[in-house]
Amino acid sequence: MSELRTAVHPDARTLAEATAGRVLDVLTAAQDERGEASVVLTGGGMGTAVLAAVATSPDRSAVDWSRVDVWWSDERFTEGASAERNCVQAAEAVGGALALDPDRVHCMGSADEFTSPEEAAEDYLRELAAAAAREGRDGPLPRFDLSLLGLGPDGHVASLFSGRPHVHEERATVLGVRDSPKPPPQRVSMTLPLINAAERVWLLVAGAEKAQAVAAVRAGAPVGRTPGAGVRGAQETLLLLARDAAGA
Ligand SMILES: O=C1O[C@H](COP(=O)(O)O)[C@@H](O)[C@H](O)[C@H]1O
Repeated sequence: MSELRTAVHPDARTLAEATAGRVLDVLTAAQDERGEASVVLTGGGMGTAVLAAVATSPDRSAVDWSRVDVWWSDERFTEGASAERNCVQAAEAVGGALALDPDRVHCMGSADEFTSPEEAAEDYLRELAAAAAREGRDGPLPRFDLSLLGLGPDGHVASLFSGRPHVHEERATVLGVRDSPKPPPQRVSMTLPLINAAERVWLLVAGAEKAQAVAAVRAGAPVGRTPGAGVRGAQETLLLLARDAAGA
C-alpha cells in the first residue's frame, strides 16, 4: 500500500492535459515491460476530460491501443445506449481516435442485458476472471496498471457512497448498488479492495465545490463518511487536483 501524494494544477484543463500525459507514460512503460497494459476508467467530469485529452494528445501513438485492456470501476445500470452510462460517455470522449480492440474494452453490463445490477456485477466478475486466466494470474483478478477515479462533492468514489454498507465491503470485489443518492439509483461498482488492487490509483478532482471532500481525503477522514479516503494503490496513490479543488 502506498502513501497519498498530491499534485496541484492551475485549472481543470491543465489537470486533464497533465494527467493524459501521465496516463500515456504509465501505459507505455507497462507495454515496454510486458507487452500489455490495462487501465480502469471512471466516469464524471474529470474522468471524461482526461480521456478526451488522451484521445487528442500528439503522443497517443506511443501506446499500442490494441494491446490495452480497458475496465470501469463503476457504471450506471440503465439501458445500454443511455448517455448516463460511463461507457457511452467514454466512447464519445475518445471518438474513435484510439485503435482499441473491442474485445478488450470491458464495459459493465446494462439493463438491456441483465435484470438487476447484481446480475451485471456477477457478469463483470466472470469477465475479470476470464481476463485473469488469459494473463495466467493465480487468482480471479487481472492486473490493473492504473485506476483513474473521480471524487464527488460528498466524497464518493466509483459508486461507493458515504454512509452505505458497501463502502466497508471486504470480500466482494464488484457489486450491485440500488440506493445511490446520486441519480441514477441503480449502479454497478467495484469495491475498495478491488480499486486498491491497482498498481496506481489516481484521484482526479476539479471544482471548489469539492474542496471539502478533498480536505477530508487528505486528512484521512473515516472511510464510511468519505469513501475517497479509503483509496490506496499498491505502488502509487496520487491526488491530482485543480487549484480550486485544493482550496487554494
Ligand atoms: O457518479 C459518478 O460520480 C463520480 C464523480 O463524478 P464527477 O462528475 O463529480 O467527477 C464518477 O467518478 C463516477 O464514475 C460516477 O459514476
